[in-house]
Amino acid sequence: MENHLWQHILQVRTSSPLVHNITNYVVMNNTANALLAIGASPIMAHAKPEVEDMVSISHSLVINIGTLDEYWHESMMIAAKKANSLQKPWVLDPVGAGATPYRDVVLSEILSLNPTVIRGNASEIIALAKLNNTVTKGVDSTAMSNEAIDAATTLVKNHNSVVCISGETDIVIDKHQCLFLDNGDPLMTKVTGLGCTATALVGAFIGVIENKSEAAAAALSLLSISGELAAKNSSGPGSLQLNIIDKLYNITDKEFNSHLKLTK
Ligand SMILES: Nc1ncnc2c1ncn2[C@@H]1O[C@H](COP(=O)(O)OP(=O)(O)O)[C@@H](O)[C@H]1O
Ligand SMILES: Cc1ncsc1CCOP(=O)(O)O
Ligand SMILES: [Mg+2]
Repeated sequence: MENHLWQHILQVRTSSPLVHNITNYVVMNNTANALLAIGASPIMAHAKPEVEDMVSISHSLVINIGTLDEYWHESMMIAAKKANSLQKPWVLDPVGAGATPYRDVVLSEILSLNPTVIRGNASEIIALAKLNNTVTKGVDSTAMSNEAIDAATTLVKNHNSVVCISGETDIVIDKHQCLFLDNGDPLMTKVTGLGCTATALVGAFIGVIENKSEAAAAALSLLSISGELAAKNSSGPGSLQLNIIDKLYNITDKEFNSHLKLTK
């Protein structure tokens, strides 16, 4: 598995997947830059008359409900249905799940389309599975990743999805196994949109890699190791945001493999 992850990173660099993003206003620029840095090709598009055509020419679709409204909700449904009809992979980022009833109503509709991958922080994954009454604090997590494992397992079973719980430890769960990735840096929580970046990178990897759990693990470990290395040269969140993009772009085989902390 460890050896495969770097191969997957090279695969994304060489095949440059086109990733269609319906994502939030806060992160459009960061996530487009992160996708470019890893060698993928981003396109942000949410107009109803074009989303089906955009899905048709893309390798994968990212749906992120961060700055949701009624129009975007419809665009997301049209795009996800088209992706399913073409058997194209797509990833859901349930930003702020549990924060308002509106988000939950929309999320239950999107979830019914069975995303290939779901990536959220622990509070969002717990809210999504509706396993308890945990209140999500806006877009930030109030729970640890391992507290969301039962919720994630429920989502895996009910939606046939790979589920990623991000946080201090990133966890990737599918029907057969649970992978734990222990990279990253606490300063990453002070940069907005790094969870969304994780989701966008997962979108790129599932577009070209058949094994969706390995694709998700490669994407998350690439971001968390890049964040860990970038933090060493950053004096605060502002420089970290820039340094992460540079490290996503220039990380080497040696840097990746010597820092990877993966357990099953
Ligand atoms: N406490 C932490 N320590 C180290 N890395 C972290 C920590 N919290 C988040 N990260 C890193 O930031 C990435 C974004 O995750 P997270 O902050 O959970 O997403 P979100 O912004 O959606 O809440 C994670 O995949 C992980 O690499
Ligand atoms: C602050 C904020 N508000 C709506 S979307 C968004 C960005 C959330 O990004 P992330 O979940 O990656 O921290
Ligand atoms: Mg998030």
